[in-house]
Amino acid sequence: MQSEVGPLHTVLLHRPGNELKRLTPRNNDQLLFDAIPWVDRAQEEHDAFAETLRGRGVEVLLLHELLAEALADPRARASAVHSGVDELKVGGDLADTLRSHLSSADAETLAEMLIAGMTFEELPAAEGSSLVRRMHHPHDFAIAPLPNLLFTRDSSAWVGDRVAIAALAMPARRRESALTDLVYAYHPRFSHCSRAYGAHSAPVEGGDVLLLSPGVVAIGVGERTTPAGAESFARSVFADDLAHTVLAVPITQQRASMHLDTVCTMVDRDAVVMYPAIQDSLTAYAMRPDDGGIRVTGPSPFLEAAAEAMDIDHLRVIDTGLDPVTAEREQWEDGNNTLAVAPGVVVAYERNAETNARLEEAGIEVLRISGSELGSGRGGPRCMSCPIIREVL
Ligand SMILES: NC(=O)NCCC[C@H](N)C(=O)O
Repeated sequence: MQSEVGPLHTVLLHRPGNELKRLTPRNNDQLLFDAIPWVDRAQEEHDAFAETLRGRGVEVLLLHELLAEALADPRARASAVHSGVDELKVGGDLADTLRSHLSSADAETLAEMLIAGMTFEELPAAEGSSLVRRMHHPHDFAIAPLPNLLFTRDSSAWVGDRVAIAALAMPARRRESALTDLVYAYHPRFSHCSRAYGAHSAPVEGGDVLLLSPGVVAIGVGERTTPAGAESFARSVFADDLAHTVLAVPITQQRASMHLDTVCTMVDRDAVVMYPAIQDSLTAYAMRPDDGGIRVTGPSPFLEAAAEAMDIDHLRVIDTGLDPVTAEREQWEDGNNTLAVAPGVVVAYERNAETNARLEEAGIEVLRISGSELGSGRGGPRCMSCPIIREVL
């Protein structure tokens, strides 16, 4: 994987399931959703997203299926059971019961429990008298659900032929990495893939990682990815000879711009769509390998630093020319979060009518999907997809 726009061959998605049914007005903030999605409709929207990709010749892998298949391996089961039980939360006795309950489940049920979570009232009946169980509300989670697994972009990212498992910053998402890690470690399909950058390093999230061109990676540094995360990521890709330049791009530490891909995505070999409000202020620190270490230059304007590293005259920004209010509304609804299936062909939420119209005026083909329910988790087509193989440009 060397770019954001090479013809997309294989992508990892997660069809949302029962984990979304766990969202309530009491927990949605903590679980990083802005509303309570209508689950059946969210699934229909996701199915249509997957069909749009298949219609363009993309092989769609579904995380739940891969996880259940990987769990056929006893080592994967052991690791899954370990990652699913938080002893500090449920206490030693209940942790033992929970582990044996998970261990006795078949692979499909285990995958479901790890993704959808488990409330105290769903625990095996034998633990009825435990203090932890008695003092928790029956609807509290003994295993927290993972509604953000929908956003497969964030827990892993491919650079070249290597996959980086992300260390996710938000507590509600930390367990996602363990499941993704397990799929790559034990699913036969990935038995030959090698790792770049481990999940135990400083936080980097896939939504912050943009492969601008072969050898050039941009990493957003903000609410999720830390400067230390960007630096270790750079060290790892330099060591593996996967990049010659990594641009660390400061982004505002707020929910509207939680990842770099919420404000900027690539739509063609040399073009991005970008939230107009940041276009002139976005900067980048350039990191390059230097005598076994890393040389840092900048900050300089992002578009200039990117063009220089990509060795092109300039990185085009599609001129959306939107008024500030429309631009802010459409940025919030992931108008800039497009997924390219080929150079100049992107998947986008239909609701961002103005941004999409400007993209088309600029010659970009826009494949529209509906996302009224999917979008309640605050992520668009790029966030909901982890490309695994793209053709080399
Ligand atoms: N790359 C992305 O921007 N992913 C969207 C993640 C949304 C999720 N609800 C989160 O807050 O982490």
